[in-house]
Amino acid sequence: MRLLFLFFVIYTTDAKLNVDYKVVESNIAEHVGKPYAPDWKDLDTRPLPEWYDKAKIGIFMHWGVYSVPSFGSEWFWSNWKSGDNKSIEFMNKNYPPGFTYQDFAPMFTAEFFDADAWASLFYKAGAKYIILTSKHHDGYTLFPSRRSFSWNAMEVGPKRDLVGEIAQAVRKNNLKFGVYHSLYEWFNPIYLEDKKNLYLTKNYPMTKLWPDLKQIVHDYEPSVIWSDGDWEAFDAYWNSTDLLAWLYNESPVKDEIVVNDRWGIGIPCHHGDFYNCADRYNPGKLQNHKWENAFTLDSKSWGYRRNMALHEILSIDQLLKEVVSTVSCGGNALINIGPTKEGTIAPIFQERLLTLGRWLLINGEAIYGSSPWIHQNDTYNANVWYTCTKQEYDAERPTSRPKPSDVITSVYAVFLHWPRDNMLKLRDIAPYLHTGTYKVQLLGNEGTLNWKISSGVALIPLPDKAIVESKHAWTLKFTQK
Ligand SMILES: C[C@@H]1O[C@@H](Oc2ccc([N+](=O)[O-])cc2)[C@@H](O)[C@H](O)[C@@H]1O
Repeated sequence: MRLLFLFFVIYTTDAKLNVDYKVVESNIAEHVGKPYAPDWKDLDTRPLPEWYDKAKIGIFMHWGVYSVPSFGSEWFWSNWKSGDNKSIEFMNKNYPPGFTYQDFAPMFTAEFFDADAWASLFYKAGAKYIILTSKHHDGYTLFPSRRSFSWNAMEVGPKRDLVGEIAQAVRKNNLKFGVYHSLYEWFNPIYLEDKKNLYLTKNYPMTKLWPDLKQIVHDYEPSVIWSDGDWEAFDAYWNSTDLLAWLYNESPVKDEIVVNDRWGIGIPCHHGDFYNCADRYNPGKLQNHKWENAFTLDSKSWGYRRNMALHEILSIDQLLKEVVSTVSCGGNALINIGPTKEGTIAPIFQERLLTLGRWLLINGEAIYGSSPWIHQNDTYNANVWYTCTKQEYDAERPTSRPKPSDVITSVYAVFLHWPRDNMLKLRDIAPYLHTGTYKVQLLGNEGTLNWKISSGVALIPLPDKAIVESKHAWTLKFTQK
């Protein structure tokens, strides 16, 4: 009761910055003790586990046998077999006749792989969750699948349980661990037979897919299942809703688990805890469902490419722009790197990630745990993206989810270009500043900044750039005095 009263007082005195758009109230209460039915209508009512929305930044890793040829992309095997000229030429030039994709597996040695060193890099990068390819479309598993004989990392290649080692190291650093998992396998004969039967038989999902995924869930208890490779068949073939109902109702990760939207034809962008929609999806507008922008630092490939060129790698400015615009519109940023077959992470990727991490040390309060504000991209200055923070809801009452009508404590404007005349011009914050009760701060620097309004645009003189702590992008914080 006292809390309610406090809420009321703050709400009435601090309502000016409040968002007022409609959301679907979560019906967590309704589902207490009642299992989810295996249909999308019911599965869609599950509230998003809160850790995921707060995390904002994840790191994605594409690692596997394709890291050996390390040519073209992680689609190398399929490209080669479907007649891609560059791949064929590459094989003819560099490998003896008769050399198969499987012959690459023993060369996936991972001799320099140190899970703790990777996890410490991810921690320093400011990521809060890590997604690893437990199995890509080639079917090779990075864990000892009991159904993938001599086509898993324990038996051929590293001779190690890569999923297990990374899961453990990541958790030691207090980061969440999740797995990417491809539903289909290009060349799995059991899958291909179902496909030939127009998916009227389900031998592959019954004998391979779900037993494998359940093994993963039991052995590693992932916080995310990032499903992929769904597009050749409907969810009715994959049995996606049964698996999800099991995950949500009974699995050892039922409270924590978060899944994406790639569960069959027509499902992406419509169902799932969060939506990936297309890869590198970044709509630039506020979305009404939690979403994630998955993108790669190497703009040409998710897996490692030995011949990548510097200009093909996202610059720090491009990286920050993706992160900031994504979070401003309610998304999470999932940043992909491809480790090498030796188990190293290319220094250029390390440099980008560590620069991001240093940026987040100063500007992180505008990102982690933030919410979208009323405005996203400033209508006067397109290099500016807004976020806000809201008063914490009552954690003692799990049904009191944060709502858009909650009290806003601060608004943040992240700007990606330093104005040449040291004068930042913003339109969308101006009506709020106008009331005269706002304090404006530049994150990383002491003191407050002045401002004035001219023709509806806020003019904020910035300090001399030489004394500014942040680099590459900067954040103004607006709080009521
Ligand atoms: C993360 C990526 O996911 C898939 O690629 C896709 C899947 C879906 C779309 N899509 O919906 O636009 C685009 C690329 C994979 O084929 C690819 O190798 C990588 O793992």
